[in-house]
Amino acid sequence: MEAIYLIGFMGSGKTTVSQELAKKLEVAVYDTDQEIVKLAGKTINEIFSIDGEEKFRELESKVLYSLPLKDAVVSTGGGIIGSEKNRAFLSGKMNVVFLNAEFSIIMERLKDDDTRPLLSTNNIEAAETLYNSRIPFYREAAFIEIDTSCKSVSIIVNEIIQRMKK
Ligand SMILES: Nc1ncnc2c1ncn2[C@@H]1O[C@H](COP(=O)(O)OP(=O)(O)O)[C@@H](O)[C@H]1O
Ligand SMILES: O=C(O)C1=C[C@@H](OP(=O)(O)O)[C@@H](O)[C@H](O)C1
Repeated sequence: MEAIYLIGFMGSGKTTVSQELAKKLEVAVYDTDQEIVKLAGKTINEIFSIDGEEKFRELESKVLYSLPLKDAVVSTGGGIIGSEKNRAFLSGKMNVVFLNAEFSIIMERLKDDDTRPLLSTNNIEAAETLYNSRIPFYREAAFIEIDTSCKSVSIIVNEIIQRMKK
């Protein structure tokens, strides 16, 4: 099976859905953020604050291209579509799924989360601008788009499986 890539904004459910989807498909699951942490030996927050976002993006692309192309579900960081090279890598693939959730629902899901340096919940306007600026890029790279706003993880997993069969 070609690897399945989950893309979408922070809090759209990529990590959560990837784990259940991989279990159902009986394949491996990878999370680019977790692979970056392993590679760098630092947390995402530490990479951003010590090395800067540019270094983070270099590590992100390196990890993306290093992961298996088959029999895997890959949960990607929300900014992975920011680089043209990453978009080109993903756009050529059939199994790229854009998990889209309404901005207000994302902010509710992440209201107590401090692991995302780019999402300062005390600057909602900046976060929404970033969200809106990225939607076209997610759509450019994705083969399937699924709204995760008001659905359970299992419903989303089943919808991905059904949509990929078509
Ligand atoms: N379908 C869903 N419905 C409700 N909450 C969800 C759903 N998917 C994810 N969440 C919750 O939203 C938060 C962010 O989910 P996560 O999988 O980390 O998103 P991402 O990897 O896209 O940043 C977590 O607290 C998670 O439990
Ligand atoms: O949107 C982004 O630029 C980022 C999203 C994060 O991943 P999640 O989408 O899993 O939160 C993580 O890669 C980093 O904080 C940058």
